[in-house]
Amino acid sequence: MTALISLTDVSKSFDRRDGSTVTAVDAVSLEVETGEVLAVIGYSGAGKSTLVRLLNALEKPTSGSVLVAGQDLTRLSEGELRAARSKIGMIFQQFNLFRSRTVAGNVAYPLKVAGVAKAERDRRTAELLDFVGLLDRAHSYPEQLSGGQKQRVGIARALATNPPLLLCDEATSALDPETTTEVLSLLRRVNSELGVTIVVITHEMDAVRQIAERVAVMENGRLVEIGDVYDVFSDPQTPAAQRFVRSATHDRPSADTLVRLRHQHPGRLVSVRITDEAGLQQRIDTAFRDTGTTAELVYGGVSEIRERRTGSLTYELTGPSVDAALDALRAGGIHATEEV
Ligand SMILES: Nc1ncnc2c1ncn2[C@@H]1O[C@H](COP(=O)(O)OP(=O)(O)OP(=O)(O)O)[C@@H](O)[C@H]1O
Repeated sequence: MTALISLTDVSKSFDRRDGSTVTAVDAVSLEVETGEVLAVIGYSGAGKSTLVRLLNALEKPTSGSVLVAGQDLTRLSEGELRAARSKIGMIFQQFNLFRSRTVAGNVAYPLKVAGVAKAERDRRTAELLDFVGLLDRAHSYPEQLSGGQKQRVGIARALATNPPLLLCDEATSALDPETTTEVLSLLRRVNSELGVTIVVITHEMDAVRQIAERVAVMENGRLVEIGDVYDVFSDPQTPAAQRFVRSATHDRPSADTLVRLRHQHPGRLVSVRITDEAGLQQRIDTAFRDTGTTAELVYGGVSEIRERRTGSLTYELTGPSVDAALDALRAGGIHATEEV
């Protein structure tokens, strides 16, 4: 695979009105392979939107280089930039459709700007509307559509000029969970059937889980962790990623929940990481049984990421040899953390 996007040591600072400087993106290096779906996550203010604006050349980096499809966006003239931007599709949280144009008019707009002849425009528009399942709404206006339909129009419009790259900035954040799933499954088709590389900016863990292969975690402008979605979500390495994953997955007790659990359960509280290893539950049970430890399940959650099991179970452990039980778990490669 070759890299469609290559960021090298990219920083972007803004001068604030009070004279201070904020580094919205701080020394980020990142490659996105052709054909992959990468999610960029992080709390509000982490620098995600600025990163996207650097990718479509709406912002120029303070330093570093931004290569998209082999072109260094930082070195292009205004005219060349316009051409480069037409090869990058973009969809937004608020859809950004033209209210005064019909669905077909919205989708055809980028083709019109690109100077495509009317007959070809009509053909391509119909093809795109068919792809997103809205051919029958071609003559409707955006205000007559649901949120999910509007985003499908947004996707059709973003794909009109056949861009190899689609950037999605919080594209499902304004949608309900069911509609989010619909839009994400359409984006998955955009990736798998049309071969479009997708970068998704989101603060929604579920969106990442449903669509991305890799995930990058941003904090304070820095890219603090990047890896396979399963690896990062099931075993985040950095404190920033751990915080984010914990707050989004709810399978480990929060500080408040722990206070309550402790009140109800005087034994030692231990959280065991659940992975998709075969026979895991049996090995956990054996470690408890062999050491005469009583294990009461008091909290937890198990779900799937990319069709692999992941989660955490919190037990109250009592008995004379709880330490031996923990040793036995850990000796078997099972990740067990005492909740303190
Ligand atoms: N044009 C600008 N001028 C000044 N500061 C900016 C500008 N754009 C972004 N910032 C600052 O840069 C930091 C990162 O902002 P950014 O919008 O990229 O974060 P984000 O992760 O996308 O957050 P959100 O999800 O809230 O949009 C913030 O501190 C923000 O205030």
